[in-house]
Amino acid sequence: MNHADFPGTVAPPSGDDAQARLPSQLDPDTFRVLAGAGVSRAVLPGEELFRRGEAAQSMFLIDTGEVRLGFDDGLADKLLGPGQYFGELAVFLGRHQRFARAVAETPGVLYEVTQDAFQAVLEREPAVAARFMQRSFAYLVAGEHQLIQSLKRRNEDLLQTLDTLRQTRSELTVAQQLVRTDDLTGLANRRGLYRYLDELGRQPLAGLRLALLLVDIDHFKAINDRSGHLAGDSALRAVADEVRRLAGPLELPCRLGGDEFALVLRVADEGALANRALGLLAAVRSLRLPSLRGTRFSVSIGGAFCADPGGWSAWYSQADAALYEAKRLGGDHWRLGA
Ligand SMILES: Nc1nc2c(ncn2[C@@H]2O[C@H](COP(=O)(O)OP(=O)(O)OP(=O)(O)O)[C@@H](O)[C@H]2O)c(=O)[nH]1
Repeated sequence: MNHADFPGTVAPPSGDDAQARLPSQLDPDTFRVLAGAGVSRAVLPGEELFRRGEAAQSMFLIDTGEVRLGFDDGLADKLLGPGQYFGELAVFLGRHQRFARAVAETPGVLYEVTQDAFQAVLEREPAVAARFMQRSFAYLVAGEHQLIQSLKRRNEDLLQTLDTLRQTRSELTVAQQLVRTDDLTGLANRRGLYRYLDELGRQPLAGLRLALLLVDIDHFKAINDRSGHLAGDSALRAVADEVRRLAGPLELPCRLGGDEFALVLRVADEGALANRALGLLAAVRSLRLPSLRGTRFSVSIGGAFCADPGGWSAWYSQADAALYEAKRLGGDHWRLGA
């Protein structure tokens, strides 16, 4: 928008703004000369002087009363009073489209000055016309500058809001991850597991079978009692690392709680499942942790194939029964549930 057409129609000038330093009324001399070139017109409240988009042909000086300029593009209305003028681009540029709607707010008297009439002033009183043009152009520059500043500010505000939104979104993602992750090991926790199980149906199995391994550290209480809770934690982390290593891209390693881990796998058959379980038993068996002064420890594993209609609790109890069997054999064993 071009605000020169409506002096002072941008947001109220602030600080040392050039527009703010200009008096909002014309000096009496300029007013008298310009009014003398115009046609006097009495207006009533609500009377429309021009509307937005209309071809402009003249400018207006306000002798008495008030005129409201309304903009549709988010700018506040502007109320102009005696001694002020508006629509002057019409006399500088000739025909152009009005940028605002002008409506009389109160009864009053205006002077309407056409481009021809202004040309006559220019010839008759060049000093007055030049002063008026200078003032109007100063408004133009200051107004546009102010508009650019306020758009810049609005842009910055928008960028800041966007930034905050982005940050909130990433904080939310982090929070969601934290909620689904076990603090000690970084594996998924039960919530993460349930989320994974919810999404399982959407992932094709590509001819593989879904299976569950439940992994439990043997005599873990004794490890805690013998070497301390921190050493127990390091054993949990070491087993978690092995469980994580065993998991493929679409498989879920998780810690269910205490010293119990679960691994949802995709395998071709029973032989493949046995290989994975035996691999994990061997990996844990070969761990030597400084915090346990190099003493060995082991895990037991119960496995189950996840029958389609079963669901988590059915798979779990089948694998848990097999785990119980493996423990009964003295630990460091794996058993597949029937
Ligand atoms: N260090 C440590 N210990 C934990 C944590 N969570 C649970 N525990 C301990 O883990 C132990 C689990 O022991 P149990 O499940 O009873 O059995 P266990 O000693 O492993 O015996 P079996 O499973 O029969 O071989 C308990 O003593 C718990 O206090 C943890 O985050 N860190």
